[in-house]
Amino acid sequence: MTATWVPGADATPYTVANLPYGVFSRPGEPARAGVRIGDHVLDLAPVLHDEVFATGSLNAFMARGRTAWQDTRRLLQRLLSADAKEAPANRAALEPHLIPLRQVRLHLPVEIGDYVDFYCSLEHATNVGHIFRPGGQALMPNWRHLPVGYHGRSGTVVVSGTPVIRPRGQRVATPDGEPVLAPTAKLDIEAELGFVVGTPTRPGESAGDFADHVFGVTLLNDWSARDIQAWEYVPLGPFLGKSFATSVSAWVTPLEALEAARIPGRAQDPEPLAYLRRSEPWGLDISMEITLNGEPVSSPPYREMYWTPDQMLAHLTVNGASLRTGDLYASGTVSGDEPARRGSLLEITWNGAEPVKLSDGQSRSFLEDGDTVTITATAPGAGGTRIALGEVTGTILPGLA
Ligand SMILES: O=C(O)/C=C/C(=O)CC(=O)CC(=O)O
Ligand SMILES: [Ca+2]
Ligand SMILES: [Mg+2]
Repeated sequence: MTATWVPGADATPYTVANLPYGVFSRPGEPARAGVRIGDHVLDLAPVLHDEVFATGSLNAFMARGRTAWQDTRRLLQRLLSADAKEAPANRAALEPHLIPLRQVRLHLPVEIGDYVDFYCSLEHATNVGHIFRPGGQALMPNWRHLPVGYHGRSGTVVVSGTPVIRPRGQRVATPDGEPVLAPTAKLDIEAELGFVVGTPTRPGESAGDFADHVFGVTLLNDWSARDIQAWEYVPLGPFLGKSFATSVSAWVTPLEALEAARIPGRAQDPEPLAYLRRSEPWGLDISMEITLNGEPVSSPPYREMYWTPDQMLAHLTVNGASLRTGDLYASGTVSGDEPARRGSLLEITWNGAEPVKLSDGQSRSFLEDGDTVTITATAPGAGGTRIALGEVTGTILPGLA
């Protein structure tokens, strides 16, 4: 792997093999795009002499398409390399634009267009089916034929670190089955990956190559109020139980940084329709980690997802619906086959029956006010390295009574 001249960076999972994009500002200055290298952010507009990076979101850059993404990444890798013979000159030119992360505020990196959430984990869908529809069929007959999804609320997608206000809504709390309006008593998380669309499509055109359209990956927490969700979701699916907040990481990892993480998707039976058949390996060997108030509670394995992100994109556009730059689609909760690998408290605690024990003697079935949940992830990077995908974190605040 190419070493970098940026102090300390090669000892972090943010080497030149990674280079995620984000949007940052220093106090009193406008928000602009940067790449993370070690514990610094490189201010791109002055370094690349390109105002596309000074617009306050990544959208205009993402709209340029894959060749521009590749060219920019290669150029940045060269400029940051310690091995290039121009390294001393590059260092002198770039160092004034290298800002310690502790001096910056990180913003929502993308102006989100539409937000779609899928349901791609076989284990998650099976668990939720058992919990929400006891005695019924866990997996609906469509599940193995298409990646099930719904349109979420893009206006409430927030950047990591934004507090999450406990939602209230209709929920059934009494044995008589009558609803009340009350704060959720079952506030939960869903550990997911989000895929950010760069290149749009026209109406009536289905998306071609996944890597031509998807710019990169975020970590995503689809906060969920299980009591509101369980009462409202029939028959149209998730609504107010999920629309109050969805958090994403401040860093978008470009697809190219995940080249070494690509694996064949899981075997699919039955074979799906032709438009969903996979021609390239787009399973991703990404290991996720969930902490609750700093304590590890689960390690969801993205590699075990049933539907892959190229299949999600193919399905999203098969009806001719167009894509816009900034559209975000999420994988659905990432759950493995045992409690310590599940991506939601609903599953980890089996709807509260088996609370999580914390080291201070407390336990949790669902989230309490003041709780902080953080999701991180790592993946194989180029040259045998490991790269990190930032973090998505949020603390629960009390809400409307
Ligand atoms: O009704 C159900 O089976 C469950 C629906 C969801 O929880 C939707 C969702 O957010 C999907 C996911 O994250 O996998
Ligand atoms: Ca979800
Ligand atoms: Mg949500």
